[in-house]
Amino acid sequence: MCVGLDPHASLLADWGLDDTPGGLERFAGTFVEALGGRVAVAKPQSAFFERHGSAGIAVLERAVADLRAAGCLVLLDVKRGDIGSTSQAYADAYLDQGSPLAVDAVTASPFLGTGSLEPMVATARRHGAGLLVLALTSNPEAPQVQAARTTDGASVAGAVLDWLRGLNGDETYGSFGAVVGATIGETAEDLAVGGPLLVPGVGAQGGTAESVRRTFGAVLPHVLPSSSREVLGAGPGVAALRDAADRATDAFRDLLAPGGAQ
Ligand SMILES: O=C(O)c1cc(=O)[nH]c(=O)n1[C@@H]1O[C@H](COP(=O)(O)O)[C@@H](O)[C@H]1O
Repeated sequence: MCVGLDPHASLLADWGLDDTPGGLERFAGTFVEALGGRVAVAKPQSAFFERHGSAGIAVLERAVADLRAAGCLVLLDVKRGDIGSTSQAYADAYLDQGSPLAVDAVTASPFLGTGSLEPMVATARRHGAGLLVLALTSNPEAPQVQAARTTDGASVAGAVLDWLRGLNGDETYGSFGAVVGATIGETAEDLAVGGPLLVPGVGAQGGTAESVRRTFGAVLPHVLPSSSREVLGAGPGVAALRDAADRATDAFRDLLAPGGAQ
């Protein structure tokens, strides 16, 4: 299970915290205490830290370091993507393990062309990091772009999935995964990319273990379900957060266990 660290202003208020860097720090600290080392992957959403300016980024830096020290893989949700030379700077910022904001993996946007992400791929390979690339996102507007056809007739999403398959080569669990929403319903796209499938949209956006089973079928062993508000809404108590994360994990345990796909 991946649990998102998404400190919405409304959640800060629900937890009795101010919408300030100080409130953010308390929120992140409670998340680390409750879930650090307890969930496989933690996914901080950068936007909720950026909205507090440099003080918010400092809180993010500390949370990332604390989560990694506690034994979680940290997937930073930044959805970056730009022309190649700028992609290299994003790679330096997040995937170079000497950077102050180094993480295990980031989300990346391929919509400037998959080739524009090559510097991020090369840096990830050099540092043993990973990329989770948007393919079929959970938002209702997504098909406008992702279902559009490329000049060779494939869908945009299909072209992204093909590119990822090529990057992973013969690996069963390669470092280059796709982001596919828990809410997309059935798809004709081939989701077997030889890497992880980050599946956000569980809980608050309506995705369930059953919807995930229907969408992913044979590739269920590659699914990493992700939930943010559904778990965070149980806070601020540490025990209640742990219970909520355990419940979310349990909902997927049978489905994703070896043989559970049948
Ligand atoms: O890349 C993502 O994580 C992502 C992709 C996507 O297709 N849909 C999606 O909701 N997300 C992120 O996943 C989180 C979902 O949060 P909840 O709806 O609260 O579980 C947010 O941080 C979104 O930015």
